[in-house]
Amino acid sequence: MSFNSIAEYEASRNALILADRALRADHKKGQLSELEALADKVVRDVRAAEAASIWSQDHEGIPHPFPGMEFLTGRSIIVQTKLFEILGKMPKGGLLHAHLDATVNVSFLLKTAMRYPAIHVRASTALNSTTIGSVLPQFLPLPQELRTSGEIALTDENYTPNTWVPLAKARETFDPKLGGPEGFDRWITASLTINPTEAYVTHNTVNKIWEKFVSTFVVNTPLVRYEPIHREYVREFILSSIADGISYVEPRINFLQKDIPFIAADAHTRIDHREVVKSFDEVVNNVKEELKEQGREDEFIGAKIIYSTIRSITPEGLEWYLQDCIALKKEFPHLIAGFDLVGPENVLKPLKYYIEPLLKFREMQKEAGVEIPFIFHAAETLGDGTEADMNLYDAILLGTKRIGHGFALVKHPKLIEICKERGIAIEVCPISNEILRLTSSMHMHPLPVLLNQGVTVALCSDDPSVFGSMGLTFDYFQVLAASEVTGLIQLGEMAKDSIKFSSMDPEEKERALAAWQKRWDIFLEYAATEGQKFLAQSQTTM
Ligand SMILES: O=c1[nH]cnc2c1ncn2[C@@H]1O[C@H](CO)[C@@H](O)[C@H]1O
Repeated sequence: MSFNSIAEYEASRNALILADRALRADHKKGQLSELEALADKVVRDVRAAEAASIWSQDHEGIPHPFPGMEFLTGRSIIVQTKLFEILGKMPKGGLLHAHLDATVNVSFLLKTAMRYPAIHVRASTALNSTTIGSVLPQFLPLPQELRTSGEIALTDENYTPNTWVPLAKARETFDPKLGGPEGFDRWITASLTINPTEAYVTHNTVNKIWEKFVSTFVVNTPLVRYEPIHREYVREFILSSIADGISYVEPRINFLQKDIPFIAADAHTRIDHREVVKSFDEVVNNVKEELKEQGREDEFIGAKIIYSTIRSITPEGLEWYLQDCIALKKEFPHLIAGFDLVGPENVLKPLKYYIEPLLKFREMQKEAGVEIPFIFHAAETLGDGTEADMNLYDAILLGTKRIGHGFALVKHPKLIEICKERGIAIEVCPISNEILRLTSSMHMHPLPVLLNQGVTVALCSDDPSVFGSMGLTFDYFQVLAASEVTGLIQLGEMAKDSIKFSSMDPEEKERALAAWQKRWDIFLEYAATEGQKFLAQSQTTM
């Protein structure tokens, strides 16, 4: 290639950039309206201004911050930014990948649990400054006859290991030397969340951090599976999602009747899956009604459930769950959206292990006259050719409707092609992937590769209660933070795709999209005005 002048070179350069950018989803959208263009530009300017201000200073305990850095370290800076405030108001469409039992912040769960006298807590040894860092709380709802008065505190040296103490009492009597009731809260919170030292120092590999991650579920399960708490939990999940601009949720519920059942208010009777789904339905309908009374029905279109169980069961065991899923679909056709297998892919069984029952599932559905798509987790891994990576082939052959994570998908050109052809959207969970050590920062996350290759992406939060990333604002923030090119318009396209690729039926989708568009236009006005105000102020203070 030769150029006769700098001007000619510049022209070719601009043309090449345009041709490349034209393949991105936000450019494919076509000509932007005046308002879209303005809001997009203002948000870019806010991002640039904050990259040069708040992100370029050292913060206490965070010596070298940068936008898109490790979430758990950068979080305290993120929440101070204007960009975060603006994104908080963005209408986000649907949340298509979240494990229900990890969606509500820990303080809500603890406060709620405190109101139920059945809930008790114990520890394997008396807590003191040496043991508190490694001993986990164990919760259990106890039936009336087994409840204790809890005279001896968990922190008393005379505490008999593994003796149950009523939750409220355990908090009240927690040794002031360990922080008293607030110290108790910190102990519980630490057991239900991942902290920066764990993620980035002591547990800094995928398999190690998963050990800590799984332990948070072991701790919270007896609370979340206690029916009265579960009901409040589901309601809070929906309300807090709505407050974050999410108008539809499609959580995965981990159904494990055989091993870890739900327990009724009497803390004794087991509750079957049917009751769990029924109660979910009631909560959803109550929220809908309340919003309607307030004239806010456009803010929440509804919720569905992806039936999940864990990839550690046997193929024979799986058949029971497949039958169970079909029975639930027959009774609650509007609620059961799909079927999935969850748990750490690197260590548990691959999809291939279950191929017999999974292939049979189609026939079983036909007989029952229902349709339940697979919506599989696949390739949440750094592997290339490992079982977890190979799950992609099975997920696609089995006709998965979307792919959960698909972190390794970018290594598979043929599979990318298929996902594009068949409209298989990828549920990408950037903060989850970073904390669970698949990437060290947003800059190394494959999300832009997928987006720019034309693969449909729905941005998701996965397990926000464990990560401290409630809602979707944090995830959208991290996406914007790590690019000079990706802007508001791209985020809007992802939000719309989260509606289009959801399991809502066509009329619901239409309603959701129309409601989203209305709110989006209002949001653009807000983003432009608010951003401009901020930029003008930062100019005068500089
Ligand atoms: O990112 C994930 N990938 C796979 N499984 C997960 C992920 N997050 C949570 N779980 C699994 O879901 C169950 C709780 O509902 C837990 O078993 C947990 O291992």
